[in-house]
Amino acid sequence: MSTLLELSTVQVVLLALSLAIGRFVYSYRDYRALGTRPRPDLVPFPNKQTYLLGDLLAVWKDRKFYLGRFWNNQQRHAHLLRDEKGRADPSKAFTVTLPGIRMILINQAERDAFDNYEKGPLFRRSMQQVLGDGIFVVDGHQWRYVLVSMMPSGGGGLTTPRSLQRKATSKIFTAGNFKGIITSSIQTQLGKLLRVIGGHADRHEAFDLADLFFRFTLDSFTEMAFGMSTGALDTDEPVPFAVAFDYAQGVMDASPFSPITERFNGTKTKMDEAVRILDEFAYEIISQREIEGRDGKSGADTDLLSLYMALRDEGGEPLSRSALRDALLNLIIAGRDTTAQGLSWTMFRLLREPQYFAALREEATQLGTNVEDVDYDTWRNDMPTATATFYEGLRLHPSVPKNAWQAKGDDVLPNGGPRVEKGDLISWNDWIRARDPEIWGPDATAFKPSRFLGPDGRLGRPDEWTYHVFNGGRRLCLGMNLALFEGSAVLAALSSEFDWEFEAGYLDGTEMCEMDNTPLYRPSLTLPMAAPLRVRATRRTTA
Ligand code: HEM
Repeated sequence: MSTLLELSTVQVVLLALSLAIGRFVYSYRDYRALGTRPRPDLVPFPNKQTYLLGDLLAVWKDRKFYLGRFWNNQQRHAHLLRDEKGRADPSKAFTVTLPGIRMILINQAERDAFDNYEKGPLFRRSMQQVLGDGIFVVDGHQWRYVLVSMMPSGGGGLTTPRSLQRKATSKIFTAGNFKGIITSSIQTQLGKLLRVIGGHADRHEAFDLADLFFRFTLDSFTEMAFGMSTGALDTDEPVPFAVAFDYAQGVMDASPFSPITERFNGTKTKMDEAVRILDEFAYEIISQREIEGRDGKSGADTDLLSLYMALRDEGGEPLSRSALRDALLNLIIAGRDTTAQGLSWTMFRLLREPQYFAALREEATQLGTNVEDVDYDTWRNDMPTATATFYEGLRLHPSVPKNAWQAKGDDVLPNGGPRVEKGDLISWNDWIRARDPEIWGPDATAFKPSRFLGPDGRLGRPDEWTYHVFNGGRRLCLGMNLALFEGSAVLAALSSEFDWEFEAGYLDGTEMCEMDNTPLYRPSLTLPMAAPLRVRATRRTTA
């Protein structure tokens, strides 16, 4: 005591500071990232953690292989999640920390626990510049409002979000719209796609099928949304709208790093420019439509924009220009890449196992209609093989391979855990779940469309939590049927019109995912192939 009294003020301050630093340093001895709380009940993901940075550097280093490596690590270290008798312990889960963020990796999405989870401020912050207040980004009341506003009836009489979403799905993507706007856009653009591929076939030249699929879905979605395609299929040149979209998506996916990196690498300027191009495209069409509307020229129900423009809120007001822009860009971003990528992966699988083309061709010949003219009813009733094939491509290569939602409050996930604290992100990975034999059986990693067909050849799909490619529950994908219709129509048409092979040297020259022997994906919110899908098509002489 007397020694302490003899210390000068400076010495006391220094001592206090050293103790505080010591305490701080000691408190992060578990190598979690700065700004996260200790969680000894969770198992650090078998990564190399860095002091105060947690998993940041490891995640950055592995970003090219994030799906495969996660899968491999999870498999190799699954014993860490079991109890001493070797039984799975549901209260345990792997966890990853990045500065300010704790992620808990779960094997099952938000079933039964939806109300406590939302996209959250983190997701919103990184997406809002592009997606505005669109349905993809917002939560709670705003999400319900967006859903209600998407419903021509205004959602009257509906009380629970579950029923709102069902109702919204059935209103925006009505059978009437499927038979009108949606079918005609898909048929027009499918006809163009077949002509472009036919041109390559006639010139005996190889081409990038993945790029063509991006152009095709961009044109079909912009035509559906705005009544005007970007003309991407009419040229081999990059389309500014598509380039801007791709760029924005890449930046949004890297969002945990962007606050740091954008200061140094010019990302912010490029992102601002990308958003400017997207805005310009949307607002020009909206302005044009407003003028036409005033002149009495705009016909209702000719595209999704006209449907949105006809909506009125409770006060009788139409959607604002920015709400219109957000609604349509959200639909395009939700539907364009997801569908195109699903088609690329499915075609890759078919090209590698061409025996599956036979059943697709047989089904197409039974349709009794030109494959370009497949309509919604034909798809629903007569195309189980094409649909099962698309299901299977999407199962193994889900277009939204990983996802994360933020906890609004403390929680314990269903069936005994793990425990979640307010602000934690729960993160699941459908790419990994597709390869899990406990979910899909011993042949989980095999491409096998027949797993979705019953003995009578009828289509059957497990519940939305097992087949989770389109999410589930209240935030089930709104465009699921649209995507399945479009994808199945394309697979049927491409199979029946052409014979397919990889360009010579493609398989040997393409970097493959080390765990899966399929082409490497590019880090993104969705699942683009990292390299072009180089193929050759030959016109089929027999149907
Ligand atoms: C193969 C194609 C598709 C796949 C795999 C897919 C998958 C998904 C997934 C996983 C979600 C949940 C995303 C999240 O939690 O953030 C979602 C949401 C959504 N999807 Fe799709 N999607 C596809 C195509 C489409 C299409 C064609 C459209 C419409 C044009 C569409 C519209 C939406 C919308 C509006 C949401 C947000 C729903 C909400 O938050 O309430 N999707 N989709």
